[in-house]
Amino acid sequence: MSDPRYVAAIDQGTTSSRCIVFDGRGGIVSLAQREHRQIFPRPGWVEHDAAEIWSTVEQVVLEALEDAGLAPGDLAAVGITNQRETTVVWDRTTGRPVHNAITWQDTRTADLVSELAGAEGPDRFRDRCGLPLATYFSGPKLVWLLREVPGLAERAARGEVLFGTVDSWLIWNLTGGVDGGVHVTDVTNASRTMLMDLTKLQWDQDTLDTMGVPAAVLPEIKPSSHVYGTARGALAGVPVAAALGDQHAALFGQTAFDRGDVKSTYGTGSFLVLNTGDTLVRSENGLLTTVAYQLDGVPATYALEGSIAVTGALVQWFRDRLGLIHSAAEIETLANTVADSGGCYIVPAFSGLFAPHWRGEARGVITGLTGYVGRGHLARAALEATAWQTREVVDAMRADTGIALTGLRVDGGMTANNTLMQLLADALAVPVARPTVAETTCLGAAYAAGLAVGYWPDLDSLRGNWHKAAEWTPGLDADLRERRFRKWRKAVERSLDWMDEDDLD
Ligand SMILES: Nc1ncnc2c1ncn2[C@@H]1O[C@H](COP(=O)(O)OP(=O)(O)O)[C@@H](O)[C@H]1O
Ligand SMILES: O=P(O)(O)OC[C@H](O)CO
Repeated sequence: MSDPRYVAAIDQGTTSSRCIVFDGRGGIVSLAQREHRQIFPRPGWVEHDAAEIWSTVEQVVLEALEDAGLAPGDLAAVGITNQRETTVVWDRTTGRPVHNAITWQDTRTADLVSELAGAEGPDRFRDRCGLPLATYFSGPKLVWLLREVPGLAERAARGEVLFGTVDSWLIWNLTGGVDGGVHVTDVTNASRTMLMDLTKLQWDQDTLDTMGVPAAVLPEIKPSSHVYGTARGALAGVPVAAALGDQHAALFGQTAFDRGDVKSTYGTGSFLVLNTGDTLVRSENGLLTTVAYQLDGVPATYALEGSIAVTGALVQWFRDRLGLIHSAAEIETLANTVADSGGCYIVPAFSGLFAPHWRGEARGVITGLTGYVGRGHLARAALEATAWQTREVVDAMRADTGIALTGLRVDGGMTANNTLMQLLADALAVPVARPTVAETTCLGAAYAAGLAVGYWPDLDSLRGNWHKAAEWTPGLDADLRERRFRKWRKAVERSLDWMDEDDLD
């Protein structure tokens, strides 16, 4: 048989699962995608069915291979990338999840994180794990399950159930499930649990003890580019050779390998990640310290991240909850019926506010309403919300590192929206560039998998694959930009302190 000619990546995102097959130059050979359900059992709760997620992954893998007329033997490796923090606990004997997955957007752990913060406050664990206490992270979600699902804590202590973020769940299933599945995670996903020591890259026993998490449920932490095992089923025989959280994979796919490189991904939420090399930068301005990636056998590369909870999700809300548009793309047409937002600002604090505020009690507001404001203004305000939230994070990055942005590499589903890209360039006052392969998340996972098996020799062999497809240059008058940004910050003030004792029920 000839050498395998391709590498595959599976991207299990918040709204859909994708499988993409790439060639040696990072070009897309085939792509399959399937959406899965968003389950909203109560205000602030957002769940996924992990079994449905696995089933969509199995389907897209088959479809991607079939579309390209490929067999598993044509693949040198498969890499996994995933929505992060979303928490799955499953029975190791039956392979069935014990509860719906609690997603990263879910706010049910609000009281729990306050309890854990105690007198020391939300930065109690930050020195160890790089993160503030917030509903976002997976460790407290696991603690919630251990406390709330009857009998689970006892079963966990006996080692009968397994915890994992979506990478672990997929790798376990891909490598055989109940029949010898490998229970691992990678350093990037582990760095979002609050349970890992960022320096040692191992579970932190003190934190486990404080939170009441038995080590028996945890996966083994491995590098991001590493052969974890061999796939069974549709990918039989293919090395499972990478796992990275999707934002880390996007950084990798953008070939942002050097200290100071930055990318921003626009999907359900938006995530700006700055490569800080081998330096752990401790943020004083509301950013997260995280692992960028770790190649096999070498020390980790670190990053600073500004996580924004709601950007594309606001567009979905316009479509699915308000019915103001029929497709996500239609928000651009609607926004372009007007020249500006008519003084209206939308702060989409559906899950509280993430970076740089970390205010779990905030809730969404629409401000500046007058009788003049119509659907077009609301659509424009929704897109501007993404631009202004990015601006807040960029300002925080400059305050933390002294690095002033000179340009921004973007990717993700929302970057199809040219109006948004222009608003972004205007809000940041720097050029915004989109690469030819906008599927950088999958591409990054494919790169990491290919590197692990020697399909690509080194990072330098990947840099030449990045090509600019489009660029937007800033055009907004500086005074107008700053006036609008001040107004945005005033709108943010209006969203704070919303949840209080009157919401107890
Ligand atoms: N043309 C568009 N304009 C604005 N938002 C869009 C557009 N196309 C997709 N989106 C938004 O982008 C998100 C999907 O992007 P994707 O990168 O697939 O997200 P995820 O990885 O979070 O599932 C959805 O929230 C959707 O509302
Ligand atoms: O699946 P996405 O693209 O919405 O990304 C989700 C993030 O990983 C959450 O931290």
